[in-house]
Amino acid sequence: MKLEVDGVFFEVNGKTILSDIYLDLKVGEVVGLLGRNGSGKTTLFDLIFGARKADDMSVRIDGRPYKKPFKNQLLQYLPQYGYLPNFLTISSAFEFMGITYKAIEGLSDCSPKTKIGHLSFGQKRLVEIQLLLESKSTFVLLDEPFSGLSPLSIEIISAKIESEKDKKGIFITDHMYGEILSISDRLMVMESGTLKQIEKDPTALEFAGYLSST
Ligand SMILES: Nc1ncnc2c1ncn2[C@@H]1O[C@H](COP(=O)(O)OP(=O)(O)OP(=O)(O)O)[C@@H](O)[C@H]1O
Repeated sequence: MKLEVDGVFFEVNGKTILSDIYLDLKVGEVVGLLGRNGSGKTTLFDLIFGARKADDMSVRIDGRPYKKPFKNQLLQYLPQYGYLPNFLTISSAFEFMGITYKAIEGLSDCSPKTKIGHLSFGQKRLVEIQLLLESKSTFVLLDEPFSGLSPLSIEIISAKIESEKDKKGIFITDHMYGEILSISDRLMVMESGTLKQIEKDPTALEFAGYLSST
């Protein structure tokens, strides 16, 4: 299956934030997105998911247009600031997502009855990411999944992405660019409000203005 996004146009108070964007994402691949602070990565994720409304945009899956692909369990989104309500327990969060409970990796000292609101930021993130990767959704958007995670938790999540990607298409952004380079099959950079595909190496990132040249 293939998700395609194009014709994106989004402005705020007369200032163009995103324009001329084309993205395709196939099941079986991880596409990494890098870009400077404020370049528009979160805005693009919000628009694709439907959390914010674009001035213009087309989202298609296998050529069929979708206004709200999350409604058909085709698309899930990890927003930067999380999505699980604090009153849920870990086990009821599985129910909330329509999946059978199983232990969360990296969360050894919590029971299924522990409330989401009683977890640390990183622990909550571990639950939220693993739930999305276990979900039936074909496409997953991950906004800064590694932010706030310890090195061991980053290893757990990277391994999980690797093991789930044959069933999903994953679009991921994070400023831990070393991780993004190693888990992505393709790399995009957001620059001047548009997306460009670039080579997966630091020189290309310097050239794109994301890394400073040494
Ligand atoms: N509602 C809004 N009002 C004003 N400006 C906005 C609004 N939403 C987004 N912007 C602007 O859009 C630009 C893109 O923001 P966005 O959060 O998408 O960037 P980002 O690439 O995700 O940044 P970061 O890496 O820091 O998370 C920023 O310049 C931001 O100020």
